[in-house]
Amino acid sequence: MDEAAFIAALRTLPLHAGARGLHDDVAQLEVGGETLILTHDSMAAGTHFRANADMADVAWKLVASNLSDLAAKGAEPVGVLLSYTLGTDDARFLKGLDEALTKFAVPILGGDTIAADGPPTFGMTAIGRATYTPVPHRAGAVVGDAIYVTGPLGRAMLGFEGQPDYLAAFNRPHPRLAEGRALAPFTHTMMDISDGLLLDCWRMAQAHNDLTFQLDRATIPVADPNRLDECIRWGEDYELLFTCAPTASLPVPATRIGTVIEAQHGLLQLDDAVLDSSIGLGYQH
Ligand SMILES: Nc1ncnc2c1ncn2[C@@H]1O[C@H](COP(=O)(O)OP(=O)(O)OP(=O)(O)O)[C@@H](O)[C@H]1O
Ligand SMILES: Cc1ncc(C[n+]2csc(CCOP(=O)(O)O)c2C)c(N)n1
Ligand SMILES: [Mg+2]
Repeated sequence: MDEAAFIAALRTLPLHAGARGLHDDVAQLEVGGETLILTHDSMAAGTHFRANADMADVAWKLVASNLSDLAAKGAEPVGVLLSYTLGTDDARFLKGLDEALTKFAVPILGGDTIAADGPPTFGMTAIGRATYTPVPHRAGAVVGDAIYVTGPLGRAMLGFEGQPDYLAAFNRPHPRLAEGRALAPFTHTMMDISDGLLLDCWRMAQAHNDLTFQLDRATIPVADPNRLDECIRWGEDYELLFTCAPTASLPVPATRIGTVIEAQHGLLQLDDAVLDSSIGLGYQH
């Protein structure tokens, strides 16, 4: 089974109404007049970081990737729970964890610590508080919406390859918390881009009925225009992808990359090319 098949199978099991059908970045829970936002992400050696990676960077990215899902819903972080496997460089992990928690002003709520054989896997649950309701969804776009992205794509890929200017983009990404919060009232849909623009935009389109997301290739901001196809597929840039009314006056910088139109041949179009399968659009486990 691959990731998509497993999540599809989970959707047939008992789901909480706040799980949004497992078609979103987060779950939403109404408690005592507050709207809590919950998300969980994991990182495994060999898959998400190299075996010789600085564990401080790994800890930072574990925090950042979780907070990015909160950012995509305009939520402010409340706290995190950490699942930790002992034995790599625990002191460096703690250092990077401290730096990220301090930088993004989020405290630890708890977690669990184990020892295990084999490559380590780390997990984190982040809990946030919605700053704006209705909480931005992956569905909600209407015909005529403009499609936007908050920043250039491909920076993490170049950093992974070792390009000095982009090392920090890969090792120490910054979740767009302030941007997500500012944008939430303006958006019809919003998500973060963790698995590549094309795949995540395809997923956003899939959350709708009878709409095509049409992207204009020449307008997509990328770190290396000579490698645009890779930059829009690689992932880990943690920029925000959103749609809003084309007339909206946005509170933060973002680049318009397309338009939502009535369903044509497929869910996603890149110029005239119909991308109607998620295969090859981005990173899938
Ligand atoms: N093992 C699992 N158990 C329960 N729900 C899951 C599991 N794996 C994924 N999901 C749910 O499936 C949906 C899509 O998950 P996905 O991991 O694609 O979102 P994401 O966290 O935004 O992306 P990424 O993992 O790339 O950061 C979410 O609602 C998520 O909670
Ligand atoms: C050693 C190593 N090899 C490859 C990659 C690239 N990579 C791994 S997972 C992922 C998408 C996000 O994952 P998820 O959907 O699980 O959040 C990407 C782009 C990496 N980071 N490290
Ligand atoms: Mg996400």
